[in-house]
Amino acid sequence: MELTAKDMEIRIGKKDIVKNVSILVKKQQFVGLIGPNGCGKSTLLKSIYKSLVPQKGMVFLDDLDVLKTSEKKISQRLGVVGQFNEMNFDLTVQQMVMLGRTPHKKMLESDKQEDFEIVEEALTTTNLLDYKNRGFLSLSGGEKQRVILARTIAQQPKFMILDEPTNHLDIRYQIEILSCVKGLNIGVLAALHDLEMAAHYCDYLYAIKDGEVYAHGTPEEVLTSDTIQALYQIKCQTYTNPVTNGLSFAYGI
Ligand SMILES: Nc1ncnc2c1ncn2[C@@H]1O[C@H](COP(=O)(O)OP(=O)(O)OP(=O)(O)O)[C@@H](O)[C@H]1O
Repeated sequence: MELTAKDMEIRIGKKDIVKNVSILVKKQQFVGLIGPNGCGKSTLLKSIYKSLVPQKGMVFLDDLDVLKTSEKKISQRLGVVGQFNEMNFDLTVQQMVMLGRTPHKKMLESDKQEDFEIVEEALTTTNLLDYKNRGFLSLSGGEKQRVILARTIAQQPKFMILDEPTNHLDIRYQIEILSCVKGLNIGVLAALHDLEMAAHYCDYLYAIKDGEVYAHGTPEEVLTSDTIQALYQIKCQTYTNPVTNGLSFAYGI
């Protein structure tokens, strides 16, 4: 699915948080949102996945007008991995991941064999099979993050939005999660802080500064020393990592 967010404007109180931002994610593209803390990435994502109503703007998933469509219909297509995933009641990991099947069920419909198979597969993909019967609340931050991803995978979305999905994760799981999301071969829009990960996994990037698109293009086009310096107010030199051959960065204040 293709995602188009056009002319998005979000004001909270008297502050303009997102100013006239347009984003396009083509079919099966992995698009990253980068930018400093507080620049408006989460706010923009929330307005795209309907957790926040924008003052202005349109959001389409292919021909579907997201802002005018019911939650249920949207969640049959769109999966979201948000930044904070705390909850107060304890479900097992399997029950949590089963919640991903809810948008595909009628009211009070029970779990079918197919649902259990899909959940099992999502647990396998996220390396969580051994945690199946553990209480969600007993898990570490990184394990919880993986459960939320498994729940989103079980939802079988055609498009995924992730807000800093690798928060809490050690390097191995950062790589595993991003590889796993990339391997789904669906359109993805993800806010990412790690620029090397963004360079490696993203097909296209939008750099946000003060609520506006400061630059957009391929990682090579966007992740230049000048842009990174302007975005984060730091010194930065880019280089090709001799081991990975990927884009790398040396930072300083
Ligand atoms: N409910 C709110 N009330 C007041 N200000 C808010 C609210 N939500 C967000 N903001 C402000 O909007 C700005 C953008 O926040 P947002 O969370 O979108 O940034 P971000 O780019 O995702 O940052 P981070 O990288 O730290 O997650 C911040 O200055 C934040 O304090």
